Amino acid sequence: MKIFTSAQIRSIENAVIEKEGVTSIELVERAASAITWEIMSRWRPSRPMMVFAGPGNNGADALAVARMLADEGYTVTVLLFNVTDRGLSDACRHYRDELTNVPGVSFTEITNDFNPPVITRDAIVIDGLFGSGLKEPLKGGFKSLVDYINSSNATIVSIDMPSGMFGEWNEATLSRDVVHATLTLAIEFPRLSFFIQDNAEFLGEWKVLDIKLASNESRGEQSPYYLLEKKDVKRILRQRPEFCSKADFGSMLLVAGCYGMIGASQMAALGALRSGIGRLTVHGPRCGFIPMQTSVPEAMFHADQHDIVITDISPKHEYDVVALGPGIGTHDYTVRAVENFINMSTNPLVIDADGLNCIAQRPNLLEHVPPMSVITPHAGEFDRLFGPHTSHESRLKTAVEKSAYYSIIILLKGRYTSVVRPDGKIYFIGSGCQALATPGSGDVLTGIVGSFIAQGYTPDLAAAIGAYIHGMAGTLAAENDGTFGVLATDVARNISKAIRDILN
Ligand SMILES: NC(=O)C1=CN([C@@H]2O[C@H](COP(=O)(O)OP(=O)(O)OC[C@H]3O[C@@H](n4cnc5c(N)ncnc54)[C@H](O)[C@@H]3O)[C@@H](O)[C@H]2O)[C@H](O)CC1
Ligand SMILES: [K+]
Repeated sequence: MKIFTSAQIRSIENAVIEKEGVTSIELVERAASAITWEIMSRWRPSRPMMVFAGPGNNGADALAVARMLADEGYTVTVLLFNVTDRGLSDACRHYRDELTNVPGVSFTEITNDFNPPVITRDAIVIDGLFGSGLKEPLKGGFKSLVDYINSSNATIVSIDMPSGMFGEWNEATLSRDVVHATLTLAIEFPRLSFFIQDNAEFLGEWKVLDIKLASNESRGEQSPYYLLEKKDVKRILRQRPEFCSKADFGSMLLVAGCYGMIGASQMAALGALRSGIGRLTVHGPRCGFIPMQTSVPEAMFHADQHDIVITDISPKHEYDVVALGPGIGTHDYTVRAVENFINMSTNPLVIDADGLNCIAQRPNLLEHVPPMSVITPHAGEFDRLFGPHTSHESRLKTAVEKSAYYSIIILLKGRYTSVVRPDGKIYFIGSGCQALATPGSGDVLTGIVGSFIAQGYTPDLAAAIGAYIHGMAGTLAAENDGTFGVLATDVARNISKAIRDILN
């Protein structure tokens, strides 16, 4: 699903109004019905509804919702803030005029000062102050109003977006003058800001409501941001042909493990094997030989000359891909081996975990990472490589910049994993759940991404579908075991099931 900016959404909306002859009132009516339906499915008419409406079409949505809820027997208090010089939008004025005579609605239009009403704990606050038309961070009376709403203990439902939040970048709003919603009901499209962890506290639970706005209008519109869904992965994944052999599914060298972290080699190897790699060789220190050959007998093992750390990475054969990093540690010998190996590599690599920590000790080394390699940092590894960040938003912006500068793919792990391409495109992946926050989970992902590159997928798609399948495998594991205590090996075990579900 494409993720559009607020400006693009406005132009899609205008195109629908012009080309399809739909009026803006009709669009508000559609949005309000979907919102009302969602509210009615969650809360009974005994809950008092308190509607805060702004001067634009977000306010119009809120006023229309107020009327619909009153029709359904809810008790509704409405406060319309008509305090700016620009007055009300046409739709907002239309719904204001309509509301003044509706039984069951207590309506007040504020044009000047006002005494804030008591918001009781059982109230449902409907936040329709501002949506995609917000121009600058809130200040003055609106800022105080938002603070007042946030200080109540009521349930807060934000229409389209929490008021005060922007659809894209919110660094300037980190002062938090934004409604903290319990539930955000987005109209037709999710926004970029929904996928950035800093904003989770504003959004609460969020849901996109389909108002059949724009299937035609949005199809042609380009966007650098994309939410990867199951149907996309199904389209990208190739079924295995009936006549096939392991030679058709690529070869991978996994450089992983050191004394005390051979488990990382096991997790990554399982990730690669469960996602269909044709041939897997693991290179690790000699101490890994027995554990690897007994716990993952499907993989070959190539022993380093050193007993406990990797000191030399010189592949003895051609591999379709080399994945490097899980559990290798950052011993001087290993840092030097990683440096030598990267300097002589020309094909895309997958680099994770301690592979990245080794690079962080030789910052110039990033210049020599082959183009289209995939690096898979979590926030800590990312900051070790590129410097400290104080927000997830700034980290994502740096990822876009560094991906372009080094011509590499950056898979930044999180609730919504972001796969950033050098051309600025970002795939967001939300298939995972809390169960994936477990040791070894990232190693499994490295194995999956490497395996898909070896199987012939381009590195950007291998990273994107790899992250999706990894997330889904974690979610499937959690269906059996809950979100506490799923093991990375459980995630690996569910990879084949996730792929089967996607292909069916
Ligand atoms: N996407 C759709 O197809 C539909 C969206 N709908 C709803 O419409 C709003 C967007 O409406 P719009 O009128 O463009 O903007 P807002 O209501 O968010 O606000 C505009 C209003 O506010 C003033 N303003 C802007 N910033 C500030 C500020 N910092 N302080 C004070 N005042 C400010 C501005 O000048 C305008 O007067 C969208 O979110 C949906 O809720 C419809 O439902 C139709 C379909
Ligand atoms: K809102």
